Amino acid sequence: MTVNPAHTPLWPAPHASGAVDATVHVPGSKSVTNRALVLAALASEPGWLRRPLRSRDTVLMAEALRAMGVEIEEGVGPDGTGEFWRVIPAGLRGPATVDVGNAGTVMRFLPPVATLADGPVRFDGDPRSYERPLHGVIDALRVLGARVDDDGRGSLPLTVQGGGALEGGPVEVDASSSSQFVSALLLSGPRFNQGVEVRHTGSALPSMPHIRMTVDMLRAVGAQVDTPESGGEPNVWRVTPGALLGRDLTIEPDLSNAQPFLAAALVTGGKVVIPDWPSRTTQPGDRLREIFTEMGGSCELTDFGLVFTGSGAIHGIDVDLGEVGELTPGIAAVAALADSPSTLRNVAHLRLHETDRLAALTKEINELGGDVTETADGLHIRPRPLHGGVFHTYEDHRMATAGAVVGLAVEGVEIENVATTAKTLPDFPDLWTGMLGA
Ligand SMILES: O=C(O)C1=C[C@@H](OP(=O)(O)O)[C@@H](O)[C@H](O)C1
Ligand SMILES: C=C(OP(=O)(O)O)C(=O)O
Repeated sequence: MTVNPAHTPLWPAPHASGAVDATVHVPGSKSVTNRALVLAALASEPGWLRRPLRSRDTVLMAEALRAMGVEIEEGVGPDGTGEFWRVIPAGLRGPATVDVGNAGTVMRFLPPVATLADGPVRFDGDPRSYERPLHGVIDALRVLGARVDDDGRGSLPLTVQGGGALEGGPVEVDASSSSQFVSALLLSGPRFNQGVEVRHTGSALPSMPHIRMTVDMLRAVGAQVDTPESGGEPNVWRVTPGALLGRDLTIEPDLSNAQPFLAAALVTGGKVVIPDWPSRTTQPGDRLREIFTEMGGSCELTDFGLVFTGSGAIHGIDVDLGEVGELTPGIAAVAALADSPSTLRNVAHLRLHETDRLAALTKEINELGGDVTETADGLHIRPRPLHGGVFHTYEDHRMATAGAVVGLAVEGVEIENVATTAKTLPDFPDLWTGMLGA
């Protein structure tokens, strides 16, 4: 958790003068877009992504696939259909170089893809990417027949010596530090000679909705996947080898990126409408309907989207966020403004996200006068009157949006490096001021 002086311009977080009342069109889901790109690249025919997220993480994914020989055309569809990416798969090539930035989805989903390239693929990224866990993917690929050259630490930078194919088969992985280890192996699994059988062996597996998203999206392109939920063994996922279909997929809005806007309705006692909120989804952000209702709001899911209304009251919450860890910063921000304490549990793995999110949230809220303590697996937040000051973001998009939520209720909050929101939501400052009618 270091502050990069190159990224310290301060953005005065707008203070809400009254209840917000806005409709916010939230761009596409990062997690869906990056899975869709990988699956389209591995398919045996071209596919389309409509309304993809265009942000640092997804552009890095697209660039990496292009570096391995996949053609990705970008354009704008007929009225109302928005931008599209057309993905034309090709035999995967090496040598290639991939910049993962600090995108968990790129650093974990692509090494298995690179085993199918016909030469070496070098992976590197931001300094923080060297600290994020990757050993589960590296060790598993070696067991499945790949050659991966790293510095022995089980992390980036590394080179996958693509051999044009991978044997695949059964493998054990401790994915307790990131569900993305499991998703990564499953996504490329249909293209391995024997498919893949992933057995999670560690303590609790976080972010299960993201694994369900992987399974759903694999099935939607024709893969056969057996899961614990479909009658298989607990903690075992099996993907049968086979060709993948090209799809025409419209990407859902990113419900985790909808979080700060919903929080704005909660914090100001206002109303925010998010068009196109899906009626059925694997995105963890869907849990916000329940969590933010318990914290004082109410919501209605209509054919148009989600209508979320704050009551003026903000209540604390005691909640297990293990399945939906990426929602923690936004919930912590609201909890710091609540009328009673909160306990956020089962998110120890957030210490290895974009930054150590538990330490960062504790430090930044406390520096504004808050009373947050880190527990072994989460945060305990006792609301206190807050004051203005600089909210550091540690190159973490969700720290920046969390700081903006606090700033709605507390005058004089300045967000350091709000541009870091470009990881998943480049339009954030404009969407935010637009919501406030500025
Ligand atoms: O697969 C995905 O798209 C994601 C899985 C989760 O990762 P972890 O299981 O590492 O928390 C989540 O936090 C991340 O934002 C996106
Ligand atoms: C943890 C996150 O991202 P990543 O995909 O880089 O793991 C996140 O977006 O909150």
